[in-house]
Amino acid sequence: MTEKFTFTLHATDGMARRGTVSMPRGDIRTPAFMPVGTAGTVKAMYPGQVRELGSDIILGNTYHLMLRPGAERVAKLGGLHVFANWPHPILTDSGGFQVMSLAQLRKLDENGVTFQSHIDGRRYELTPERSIEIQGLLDSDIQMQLDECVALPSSEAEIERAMRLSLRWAERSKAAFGEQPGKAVFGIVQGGDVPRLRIASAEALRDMDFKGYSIGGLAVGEPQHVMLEILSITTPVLPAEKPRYLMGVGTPDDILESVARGVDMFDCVMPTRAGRHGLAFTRFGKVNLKNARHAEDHRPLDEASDCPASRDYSRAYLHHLFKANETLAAMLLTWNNLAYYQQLMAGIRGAIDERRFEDFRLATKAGWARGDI
Ligand SMILES: O=c1[nH]cnc2cc3nc(NCc4cccs4)[nH]c3cc12
Repeated sequence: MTEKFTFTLHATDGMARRGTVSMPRGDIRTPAFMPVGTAGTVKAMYPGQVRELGSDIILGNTYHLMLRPGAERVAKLGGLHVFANWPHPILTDSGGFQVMSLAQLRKLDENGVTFQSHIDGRRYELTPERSIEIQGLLDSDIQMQLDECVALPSSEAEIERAMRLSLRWAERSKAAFGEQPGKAVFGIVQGGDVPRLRIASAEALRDMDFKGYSIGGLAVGEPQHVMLEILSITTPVLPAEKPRYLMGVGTPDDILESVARGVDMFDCVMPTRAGRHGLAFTRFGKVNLKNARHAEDHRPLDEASDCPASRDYSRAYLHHLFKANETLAAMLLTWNNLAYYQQLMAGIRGAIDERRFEDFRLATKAGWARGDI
């Protein structure tokens, strides 16, 4: 076990990287997928299940936890790892992104954001300093700077304003974080879909010497090719010896293509949220289990999978559970989807280790295209 935060690169294959983030609470094998545990739970899953299917780290949302049960209360109860019975690494976001998408009556200025809770209307203020304080009260292992993410499309002037504000907030977040050897604060690259602004943001953050770097401002509705073009411009500017985390991404295809452009860490609500709505991710592509064509299909989702949810239940049964709105429906499909995502990540890591990532990428996409045999 280590008392420090370190990132070790084991292999590269093109721009794809195979590494390990080592922290006191455990190692994170990269490329890594982080299941989203918004309110301190990966919805419909037990923590042990999340771990068993290969997750080294989960994400907690600062916005939700600061509103309910409250950061000070989580601290009083021993921090998020004790509270949620997840003794492994946790990454938290700053809360800023969700204020802008969930809160009411929000106001953003140089100092931070003020807003009203969507739960009970109480007023809150998030500054770079308060966000880091909250993430510390949660005992988060990897913390995010407060930033401003602009929706795309936006004017270049608007994108530049938000990018430069985020750089000033990066300085304040890093100062507030101070020196915490076993933990890390990440800077977040902004700059929208404007290459010169992305490069300026990445260069400025590199010079601030963060332990890791998030790429923000993407997966906000832009076409995949725009996201990939921005990645191709941004990752080469970031220091090779530090981890790169692409926020909010993505589908299995997004992840494959982003690993190919130098990304190490991912988080996305896709596998869990889609699972609750009947959408299964498999090696053969996506399967919508609410569709009547599954009503008498006795096959499981994937008989070759080592995940019980994928192997031991028929599509007919899963279809029935969704039609009956049964609780088990969400549980089984969330389990299948997270298992598939972690199987994909393990496949990616193995392929990079063996310098055959490009073949793996093409074969995986062919499997999805072959469809639901
Ligand atoms: O620039 C960002 N800064 C801080 N958090 C983020 C989270 C993000 N999540 C997505 N996409 C996934 C989504 C989840 C819900 C709505 S979009 N894009 C994101 C961008 C940012």
